[in-house]
Amino acid sequence: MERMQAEGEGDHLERPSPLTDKERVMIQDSWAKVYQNCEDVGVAILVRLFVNFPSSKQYFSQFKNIEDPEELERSAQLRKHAHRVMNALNTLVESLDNSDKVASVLKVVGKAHALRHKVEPVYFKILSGVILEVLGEEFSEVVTPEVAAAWTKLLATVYFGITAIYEEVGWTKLSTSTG
Ligand code: HEM
Repeated sequence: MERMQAEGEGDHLERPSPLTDKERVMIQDSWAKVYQNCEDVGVAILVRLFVNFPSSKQYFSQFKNIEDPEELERSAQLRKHAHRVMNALNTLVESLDNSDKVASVLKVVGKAHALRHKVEPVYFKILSGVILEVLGEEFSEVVTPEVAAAWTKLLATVYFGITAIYEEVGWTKLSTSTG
């Protein structure tokens, strides 16, 4: 079975330090390149998530039993979710200097996934890792180690914000913190 907790240990949910101005600029500059290929990149990220972590498909009625990557890639439900993820990321990147806006996006996304879709929060962490991996591979000329570090920080902030919302709405199965 797939391993979901790459680090092995439970989560230590510390709020990452705020992004510096330099980190914000690095994220926004690199995102501009990524977002030009929004659709392809979004689909590549989600296909990789579902191929490498098949249990993450359980929440998607239309492709939970599909294994073939090419068939996954054609799924309308997958493509729609890819679009939504990329759009939300775009809003976050555009709003890095507006913490209220960032908080409100995370609240909407966190609530929908906790209450409506009942997605285990660990999948947000797994998705963050996949995003970093795909950006690093497909945009290696812009995603230097320094840029990757800035993205790591942003995605950790997103994950922290999402788990805070999960706690706020009373999510009890914080599956990563057992043991
Ligand atoms: C940054 C991460 C993510 C963002 C921004 C995001 C965004 C969205 C948005 C905007 C929607 C539609 C809103 C709604 O239903 O109220 C949605 C639906 C959904 N999301 Fe996510 N999502 C993310 C991660 C995930 C993850 C990790 C999973 C599960 C592995 C997931 C599973 C779902 C499911 C099952 C739906 C409903 C799909 C449907 O009805 O066709 N999402 N997501």
